[in-house]
Amino acid sequence: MGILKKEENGLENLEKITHVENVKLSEDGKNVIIIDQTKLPNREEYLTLHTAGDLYEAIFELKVRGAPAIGICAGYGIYVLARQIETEDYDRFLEEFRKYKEYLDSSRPTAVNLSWALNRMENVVTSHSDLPVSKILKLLEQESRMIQEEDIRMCRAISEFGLSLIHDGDGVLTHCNAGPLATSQYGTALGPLFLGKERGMNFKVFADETRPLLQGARLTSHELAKSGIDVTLICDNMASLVMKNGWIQACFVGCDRVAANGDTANKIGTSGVAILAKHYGIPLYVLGPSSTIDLNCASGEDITIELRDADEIKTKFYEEPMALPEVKCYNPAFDVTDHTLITAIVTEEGICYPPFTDSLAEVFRKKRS
Ligand SMILES: CSC[C@H]1O[C@H](OP(=O)(O)O)[C@H](O)[C@@H]1O
Repeated sequence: MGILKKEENGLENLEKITHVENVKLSEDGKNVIIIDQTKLPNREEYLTLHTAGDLYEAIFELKVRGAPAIGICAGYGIYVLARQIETEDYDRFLEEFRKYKEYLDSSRPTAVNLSWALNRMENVVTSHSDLPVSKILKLLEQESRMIQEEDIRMCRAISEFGLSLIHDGDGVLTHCNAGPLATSQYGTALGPLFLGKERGMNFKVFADETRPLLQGARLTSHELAKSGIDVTLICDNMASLVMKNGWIQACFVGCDRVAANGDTANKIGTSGVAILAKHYGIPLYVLGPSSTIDLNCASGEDITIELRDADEIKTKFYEEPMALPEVKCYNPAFDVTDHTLITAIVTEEGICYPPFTDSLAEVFRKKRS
């Protein structure tokens, strides 16, 4: 993120935010380097990930997070691990590669980009069984870089389409974080806001803090404020009132897995935002790349929801526990927003309107053409 000028907001910092290097391959190709997002906004610390354990822990503990960023990290990560497999025997190489893949894939179940990226990297190996391992490694490096480069292009296109849905001066409500830190550049749900700012447009953003891990408070308000975008941080339970007050003209949210019928898994609380938006007659837009659409999931019923530790609710951000040790907790990291509550799904191929079964399938037809 570079050195952000504390006293200045606005365009001086905009590019440092929209083009943050949150996930990258080290110069020598032996490590993945990430910004530790659990330390933001107070400290900007970088982590060097080399082992399978480093990568698993970084994803599981949300040091790198956001569906596309997880996919990019997994792509670079499996390449870094593949370089550590000491054999020229193809079958042995594939066997070890698959062990690493299975391990990384087990770190978080909901964001489809993780398995999507790992499957894509495995395809490179299985479709080149005739090549020496050294050549396969070069192809793996190329593929891992393509995953990131494609995401940059997808987020930029999503930002353009998303910007067409809002007007200068609009109030926009966001939930969790789907900015550059969660992706590559610009982001998805936040991308249109940064792109609009570059063009001199101004929005009034209301960012849900997003309990329990506070991605909205820690990350979204940071990215927006440092870019000079008007952002008001609210507790999640304030979303209804700001909508009732008429301060919101659109809700922009990200996604972790979009089913074929448009049901969308996103950060816990998104379905509540969608129900409120429907009640107040406010459009709710899901913004995400085609790499987050899973046509193998017929509906939200098919999406696995990650359950996380009780400490994230009871102790993580408090000096003392906020509930007794014996008190049970339920901590789903995501929920599924029914497609009937979604106005449109914004992808890099265009804005998908209901019936989503048709419009989402069209996204992939366009990509193939
Ligand atoms: C651009 S994808 C962002 C998406 O991922 C977040 O989940 P997490 O912070 O647990 O990785 C959240 O659902 C965002 O909408």
